[in-house]
Amino acid sequence: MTVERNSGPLLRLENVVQKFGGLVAVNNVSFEIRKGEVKGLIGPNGAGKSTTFDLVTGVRPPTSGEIHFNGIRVTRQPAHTRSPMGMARTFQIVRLFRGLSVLENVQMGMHPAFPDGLLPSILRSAERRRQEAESRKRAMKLLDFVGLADRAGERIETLTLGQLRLVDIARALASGPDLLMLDEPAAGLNDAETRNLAEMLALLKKRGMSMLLVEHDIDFIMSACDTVVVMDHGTKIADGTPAEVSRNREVIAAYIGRRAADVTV
Ligand SMILES: Nc1ncnc2c1ncn2[C@@H]1O[C@H](COP(=O)(O)OP(=O)(O)OP(=O)(O)O)[C@@H](O)[C@H]1O
Repeated sequence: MTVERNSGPLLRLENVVQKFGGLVAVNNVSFEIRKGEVKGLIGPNGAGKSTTFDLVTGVRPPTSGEIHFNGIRVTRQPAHTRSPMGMARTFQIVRLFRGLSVLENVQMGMHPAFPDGLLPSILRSAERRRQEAESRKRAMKLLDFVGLADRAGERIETLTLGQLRLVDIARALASGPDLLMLDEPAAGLNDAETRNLAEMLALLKKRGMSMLLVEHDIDFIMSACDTVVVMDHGTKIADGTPAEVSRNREVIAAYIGRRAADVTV
């Protein structure tokens, strides 16, 4: 079998629209993420960031427009089909399994088609035991990568919010994604945890991971991302490097306003 490699952008949104009744939450938005690119999505409250993120992750299909991933049209593909295609996401309110260990939670990311159905206790056959050993090994590697290998055996509920976010990233990475989508990864983190997260994302970027980040923390976005899409009232008003968007008058007027001085780079 020949595998055709797609040389185009990894993710492409084309004239995407999302209406809720009479409200146009996302208004004709287009942007791309290239392989290895880290893209931020920012904008003031109600700008349409979460709705756009939901469209990319497949929470709901757009009213109109198209979304392509790896050259495949995914516009109307439901969320659960996207992980096997190479898309993985983290959640702002981390959705990990209470009662399971940190390691088991990471292992859950490896079974996107059966998130509830492959608990270690039912892995009885020799083949399944082999798979389980392999999955533990991979999960340990990922925990090591996010700096939490020493917590592997602990129950997930003993971790801090900052640590949970890292476990959630490890869980998302466990599926071996081409695109990692992070929903407000710095929300609720203290300064040290935010710095730790930023280092982790920088390391992932160095390894070539493509990412989409929705985040309120402007400083975090500006330092973590190669390019940033700025939305306001559902419309994309800028798309460029952090330096470019922070100089953009429309962005300053619409979004940054009085904080313009804070983000001058
Ligand atoms: N399920 C929904 N039904 C109706 N309106 C919605 C729905 N989801 C979002 N909206 C509206 O769409 C607009 C965009 O909301 P969205 O949450 O995408 O913005 P946001 O940029 O993520 O804002 P925030 O920074 O406050 O999270 C808002 O006016 C919001 O009230």
